[in-house]
Amino acid sequence: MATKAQQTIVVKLGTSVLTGGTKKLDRSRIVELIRQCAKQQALGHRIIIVTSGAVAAGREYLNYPELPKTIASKQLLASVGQSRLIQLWEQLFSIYNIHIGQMLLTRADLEDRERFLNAQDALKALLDNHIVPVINENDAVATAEIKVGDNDNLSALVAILAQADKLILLTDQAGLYTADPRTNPDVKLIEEVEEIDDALKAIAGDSVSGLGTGGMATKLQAAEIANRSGIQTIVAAGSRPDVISDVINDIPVGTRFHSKKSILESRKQWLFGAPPAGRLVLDDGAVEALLKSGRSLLPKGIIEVRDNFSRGEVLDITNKEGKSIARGMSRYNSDALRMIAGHHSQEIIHILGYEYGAVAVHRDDMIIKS
Ligand SMILES: Nc1ncnc2c1ncn2[C@@H]1O[C@H](COP(=O)(O)OP(=O)(O)O)[C@@H](O)[C@H]1O
Ligand SMILES: N[C@@H](CCC(=O)OP(=O)(O)O)C(=O)O
Repeated sequence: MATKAQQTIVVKLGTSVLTGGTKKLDRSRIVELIRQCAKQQALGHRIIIVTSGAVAAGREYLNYPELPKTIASKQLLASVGQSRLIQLWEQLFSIYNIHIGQMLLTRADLEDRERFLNAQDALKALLDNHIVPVINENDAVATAEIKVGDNDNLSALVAILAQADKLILLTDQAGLYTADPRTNPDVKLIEEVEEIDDALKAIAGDSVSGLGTGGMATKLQAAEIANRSGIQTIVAAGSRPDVISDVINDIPVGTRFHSKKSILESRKQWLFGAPPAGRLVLDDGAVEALLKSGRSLLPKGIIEVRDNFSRGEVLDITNKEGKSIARGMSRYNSDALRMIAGHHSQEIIHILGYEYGAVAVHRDDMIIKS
């Protein structure tokens, strides 16, 4: 397949990369990775950073010698460290005149459809304005029930949120080996993975450095989640020169986990996988805009809103005669849609007192029935 000219890429940097295996953040490594990101952004790619390192930054700042043992001490270090970490990203990105925007997420933010959409809108707003999102887990508030727990899994969820083309997991190893290279001298790098099966999971061990969380095991989980959504995942060494540009240009690097499904197929499965929560009936103009011009659905073209649903739920979209023509995810809840149906998008703010954008269902969140 030809390399896409403008890609959305999630780059996850593990503590192992950010510290170079030391007790401190390694500024020269971070600035080198930022240089690579800046270069790719200038070429038109959209870069999203998922950064670990808050705990490491807290340890460095407070001169805390021990690895944190209790959840409370980890949260303490993360909360002190996160502000140091984000300051560092801001300072170093400013060398390239690039602004950053911090997003701290938990699992609860990504599992709830409405909060997922809010996070997606924020992410999109940052990217549209050439601001690099710098994301970490909100460790200070994350309890067992709501936390993702490791940034490998978090980065896969962020890749889905961003509808990314690729997820790059940068770590202290060149990729996935046939066994942990720290404890086995005789290992081989696995360059291509077509299927993540139990045999593969058995060779991906935990982190032994004490710095990272989850080791290769969580990187495999991340690849599995991202692959299911049609997103290719690459595990590679953060220290490899020009690693980000090589991944973007499809030059073989580290371990590449191929996705069997295309992004379109996975979206189709999601939209058609469950019964719709409601129905929108459209006028002829809107039907034509969707079917012939490939447009998003504007509230103006909606003549009826059936059932009650929340923002983010999947709806059936029909013509006046009741024939189903598409499925799509609603940007507004049913009450709001009833109020703005038939109105111009500029009126949304006056009618509702707020707005989530001009469209009722975005083209990217819609599949036309064939
Ligand atoms: N099969 C394997 N191939 C490569 N690394 C492995 C494997 N199994 C376990 N690991 C461990 O995973 C570590 C990387 O994960 P981790 O320590 O969590 O780093 P990060 O901070 O980058 O997430 C490696 O240093 C290595 O010890
Ligand atoms: N959120 C934590 C990192 C958790 C984590 O998964 O670490 P890592 O395995 O180094 O990517 C922090 O900022 O310290």
